[in-house]
Amino acid sequence: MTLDIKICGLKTDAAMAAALTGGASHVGFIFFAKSPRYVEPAEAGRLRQAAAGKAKAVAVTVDATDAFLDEIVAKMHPDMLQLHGSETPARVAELKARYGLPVMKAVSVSEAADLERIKPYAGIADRFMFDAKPPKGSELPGGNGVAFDWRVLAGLDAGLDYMLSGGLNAANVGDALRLANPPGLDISSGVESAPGVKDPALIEQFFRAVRAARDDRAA
Ligand SMILES: O=C(O)c1ccccc1N[C@@H]1O[C@H](COP(=O)(O)O)[C@@H](O)[C@H]1O
Repeated sequence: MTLDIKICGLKTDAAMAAALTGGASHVGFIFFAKSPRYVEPAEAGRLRQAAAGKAKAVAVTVDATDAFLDEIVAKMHPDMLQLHGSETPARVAELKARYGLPVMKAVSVSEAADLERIKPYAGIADRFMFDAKPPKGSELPGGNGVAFDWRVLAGLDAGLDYMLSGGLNAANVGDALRLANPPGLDISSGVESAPGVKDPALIEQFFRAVRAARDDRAA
């Protein structure tokens, strides 16, 4: 089975190069002003050029207005939108029609019952992202470096397309793969030396850990 890997919150050429060298299938840019990973749409448009033909460029937004999304799409040219706020199924459908882009809808999870929340998005969202609920007091809906109990994903329909996200790092990704066997992984804080500062060495280490875990499982 192929495993997609999204390195999210890229802001520098060095981090982009490390993500692509490692074999990222997706690279993500954060368009949420309160995030330490925020990047201007035009700068994301410049950075994403390195990924052309190698990885899909994902625009991460949180309940964004049409005007802001218009700017992002015009300047960054994303391959996919990640909606990480409380966008309704109707809003997801509207944005898919407006931009003609696939949409990944983020859903925050702490227990199995939370997975029921994907039902109204069936046939609308192209893919889901299961992320941990933000800790109390956090201003960020994602990118908090906290994990949820990945075992709750084990019972999902085998054909469901999603990315497991939240608190991943080189030390725990093997557990995530073993417990949930997800079709995709998404990581941000776990490859940073400080909030918003990607560390190319940690990115390389993460890919190495993924390969080692997959080799172990294949053996
Ligand atoms: O990363 C952010 O700052 C962010 C801001 C607003 C919405 C989503 C955000 N991040 C998403 O959350 C995942 C998980 O992050 P982490 O690995 O737990 O730090 C990240 O990959 C983004 O998809």
